[in-house]
Order: sequence, then C-alpha cells, then structure tokens
Amino acid sequence: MYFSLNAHFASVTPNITVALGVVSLATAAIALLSYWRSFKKQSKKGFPGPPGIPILGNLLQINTNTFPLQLEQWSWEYGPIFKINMAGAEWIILSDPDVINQQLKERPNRYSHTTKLISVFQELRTHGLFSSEASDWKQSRQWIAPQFSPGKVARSKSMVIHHALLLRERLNEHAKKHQITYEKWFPKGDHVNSAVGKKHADRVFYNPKELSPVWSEFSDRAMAVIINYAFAHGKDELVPPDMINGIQKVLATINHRLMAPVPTWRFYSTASDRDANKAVKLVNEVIDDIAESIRKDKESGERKDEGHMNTLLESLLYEKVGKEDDVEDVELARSAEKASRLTLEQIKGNLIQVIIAGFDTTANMMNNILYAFACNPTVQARFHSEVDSILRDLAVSTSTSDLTEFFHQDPTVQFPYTYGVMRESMRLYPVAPLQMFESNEDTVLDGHFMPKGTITVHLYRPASLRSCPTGDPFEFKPERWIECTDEEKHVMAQDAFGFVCPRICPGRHLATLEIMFFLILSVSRFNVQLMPSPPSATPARERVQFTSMVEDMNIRLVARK
Ligand code: HEM
Repeated sequence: MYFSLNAHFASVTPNITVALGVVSLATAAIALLSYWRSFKKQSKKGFPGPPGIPILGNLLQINTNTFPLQLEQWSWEYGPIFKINMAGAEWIILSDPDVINQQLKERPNRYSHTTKLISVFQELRTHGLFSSEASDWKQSRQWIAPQFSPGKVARSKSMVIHHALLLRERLNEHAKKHQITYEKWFPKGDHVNSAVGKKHADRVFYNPKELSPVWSEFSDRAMAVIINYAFAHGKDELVPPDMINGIQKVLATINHRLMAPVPTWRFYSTASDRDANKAVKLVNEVIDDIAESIRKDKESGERKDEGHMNTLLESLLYEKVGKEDDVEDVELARSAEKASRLTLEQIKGNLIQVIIAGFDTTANMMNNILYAFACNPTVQARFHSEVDSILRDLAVSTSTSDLTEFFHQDPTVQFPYTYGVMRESMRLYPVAPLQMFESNEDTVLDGHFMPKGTITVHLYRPASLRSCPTGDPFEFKPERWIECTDEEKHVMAQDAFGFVCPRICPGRHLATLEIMFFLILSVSRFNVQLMPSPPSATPARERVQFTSMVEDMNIRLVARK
C-alpha cells in the first residue's frame, strides 16, 4: 500500500510540479512587475533620488566605509533634500543648512539618535551623554558641559603642552624613518650609476606600507590628554598601560556594531567582543580606584593647591569648587552639586563616553590637517612663518613651564593663521561629516509627509559649502578666517562641532586647545610632504568608521632645521 501510493505520486508528480512551477513563476513575475511599477511611481513623486534596483533599492550602492562620500556626491546631483531607498525603507538625506538647523533645534522631542546607536552604547556599558536622549540627556549635559568651560580647559594648558612636546619627539622618530624610506626608494648618485646597464636594474622602489603612519601618535596623545582631563591627571600610577589599548578596542567594537546588519554579539561573543567587555571592565575598575584615592585625599585634607588642574572626576567629587564670585566657578560648583545626586555608575558611563567622543575626533582631525598641509605647500610655509616669528627661540624649547608661561593668552588669538588652518581643515575635511536621526513622530518636510521612524541623514560638509559666505568655497584658504566678518565666521564655523544646537560638542574648547598646541609645538617643526608615488598608487580618500579620516595619504615628515 505504501509502495502503491508512492508509485501513484511518482506518476502524477512531474505534471503537478510543472504546473506549480509555472504558477509560481507567473506569480513572482506579477509581484515583481507591480513592485517595480510602484517603485518607479514612488521615485517619481516626492523627493528626487538616485535610481536603485527592485527590492534592495540603493542598498548595494552603499559601501559602509565610504558612504558619506557617496551620499555627498548624490547631494550635488540631486540637491539639498533627496531620498534613497534602503531595501524598502526611505531615508531622507539633507544638506540644506536651514532644514538641518531646524531639525537639530527640535531635538530631542521630534528627532533623536537612531535606536541602534543608543542600544550599541548601552549594551557595551558605555552609555552616557552622547547616546542619551530627553531628560536623561538633559541631566548629564547639565553637569558635563560646565566641566569643559573655557576657563576650566585653560587650566589644563600645561598638561596639554606636555603632551604636545611628547608628540614632537614621537614625530621626530617618524621623520627619521621616513628619511630612510625615502633614500631607499629614490637612491641617488653611485647607486643609480652602478645600476645603469644591469639587466634587471632595481633603481626605484615603492611600497606605501613601508611608510610609518603617524595617526597612532595623534591617537595616543589625544587619548592621554582626555584621560588625564577626565580622571587620570596626578594619579597616573593607578592607570595600567594596557588601558589605552583597551579603549581603542572598545571604539573599534562600537564601529563594528554600528555597521553590522545583524547583532551577532547578542547570540555569541567573538574574541573582539570579549576584549571590548574586558576593557570596559578595566576602565571601570581604574575609575573606582581613582575615585577611592580622591576620597581618601579629601578625608586627609590633601586637597590640591589652587591653580592645580582638577580632573573632571576630582571636580565632581569635591562638592564645592573655586570662588563664589567667579561665574564659571559657580557653574562648576553647580555641576558638581548635580553630579553628587548621580551614582558613580552613571558618572563612569559618561567618563568613558567623553573619552570615546574626544580622542578619535581630535586624532583624525590632526591626521587630516597633515594631509591638507601636504597638498598646500604655500599654506604650510605661511603657517611655519607665523609660528617661527611669534615663538622665536621658544619654537625649539622643551620646557613645559617656559611654554606654559608664554601661552598666557588664548592661542587662537595669538596664532590667527594657525587657527585658520584648523578651521579650514574642519570645513573641508570634517571628522564628523554626517549624523543620522530618527523621527519620533509623524512630520512634514518641505510639504512631504514623513512617518514616525523615518531616518534622516544630515550631511554637514555640503551643507557648509552650500552656505559658505566667503569666496572660493572649495579652496583651502585659512586666511578666509582672518579676513571675514564676525557674521561670516559664525556661519562658517557652525557645522564643525555640531551646528548651533543644544547638543553642540561640549569638548570643543579642549579639542581646539589640543589641536592648536599640537600644531604650534609639534607639527610646525616638520615639513609635511606628499611622498612621490607611481600613477597606480591608491589615491588618498576619506573613510569613515565612527568618525572620518583621510587614508592612504602617502606622506612623509621632514624635520626642519
Ligand atoms: C576635533 C574634535 C571634535 C569634533 C570635530 C567634535 C564634533 C562633535 C559633534 C559634531 C558633536 C555633535 C553630536 C550631536 O549633535 O549629537 C559632538 C558631540 C560631543 N562631543 Fe565632540 N568633537 C570633538 C572633540 C571632542 C572632545 C575632545 C570631547 C571630549 C571632551 C568631545 C565630547 C563630545 C560629547 C560628550 C558630545 C555629546 C554632546 C551631547 O550629545 O550633548 N568632543 N562632538
């Protein structure tokens, strides 16, 4: 019986299979056709946007490492408001400064960071100001922002100068290595002559991997500055050397998770997931130890002298800071008072986040400035001459105290051209070129309905270029920052640290001080040059992870006499 049934099926199955196959193919074809029609119809109405393919839309045209550049190219083609289709979800891409400003002002009620970004930080126990929203954000912002006021940052001058001098030493080592590489690649004199006539003469070499990259030096110094500022200054002995490396791993894991299409770490942990968790645990333990040590200092009355740079953690753990007649000090005291209502857990999450937000951005900015110098030798020469003429003998000084005494003024005022270089690099090579937001309610944009949950991407560079109030917006001209009016400066500067909105970067004064000292005291001692490269060389290009930077720069440092 069993057999006969099988046999019966065997005899009718081919006919049924063919019929079913034809029906399913026809159904699929009809479904695809109607999807394609509705897709075409959708593309016609509403905002313009690049054509995509059925079902996936523009998804396959997006490369996770270079997508800001891709979106920017489209923004020039399709205008300041356009849309892309990400596998059925419509994303709105903005480079209209007014619309961007309006949306930023409407945070956190109407727009917020994407749910994915928030969960990535929460799952790694690094949740804090940057990843929080609404009242959570307000509470953190109230005690963190005053801790980065210009006055408090100015007290860290000596510490930053110390790291700028260390950076100079490290860059000198790179310059020596670059010289060796240069002489190997382009040998002169006897070597070339002796190679003439040889059958397989190997006179010129090129392998960019041999050029020692300098980014890690900027990253190490920027990390050291922010860790010192946050909690480590004066307590260095409590910071294990592997902590810095660990924090870099945490950032790499955050990058990876933000880009990952599937949250695999929720199901199984890879070695890098485990490393990141270990690193977060270690930072937490270090902060615990330092907090305990501060508490003991406080009990034993060993509070540091006035003028001493209190770390962020120290300021928070002393209930009262500074003099009552100083507005900034009163703000700091209020900030400490607000923080005293938080648990150490909440403070720790924020400290880790401040480090993450502060080191990569600054290091990448330094990297991009070097590239700008290499591409603009005339700008570089003018920068050298400004630093040489103002610093004179101090240009080669290695004394932190002499230099701290010299820099009693704001370096952005003392060195206006160098400040212009920094701002111009931020304008043309921004490290935070875009941000993504999710709408928390149904909205209407330019007459178009956007349902709750729509993703909006802000493209800051084309927005800033579109609204540039000075001439030649695509050219690298630091002098525009000196020659412009205050109003023009305000328009040009608004994008780099997060437009003018309540969430403007609280670390901007520290980042500016750091970049200025790194440029004046370290980079000014070198000529940054593009290494000659063959036509087949990979061109320099911006790539984004958590933040963006120029890669494949192929530069060398030549120590100045
Ligand atoms: C060149 C260096 C830097 C650049 C270009 C930069 C840029 C930005 C931008 C564009 C935002 C706005 C994000 C938003 O709108 O949600 C931001 C926020 C933030 N930045 Fe920076 N930043 C830099 C350095 C720093 C430093 C040194 C610190 C450390 C103190 C820091 C800490 C933060 C924090 C905590 C936030 C979140 C603020 C909030 O959501 O209220 N940044 N930064």
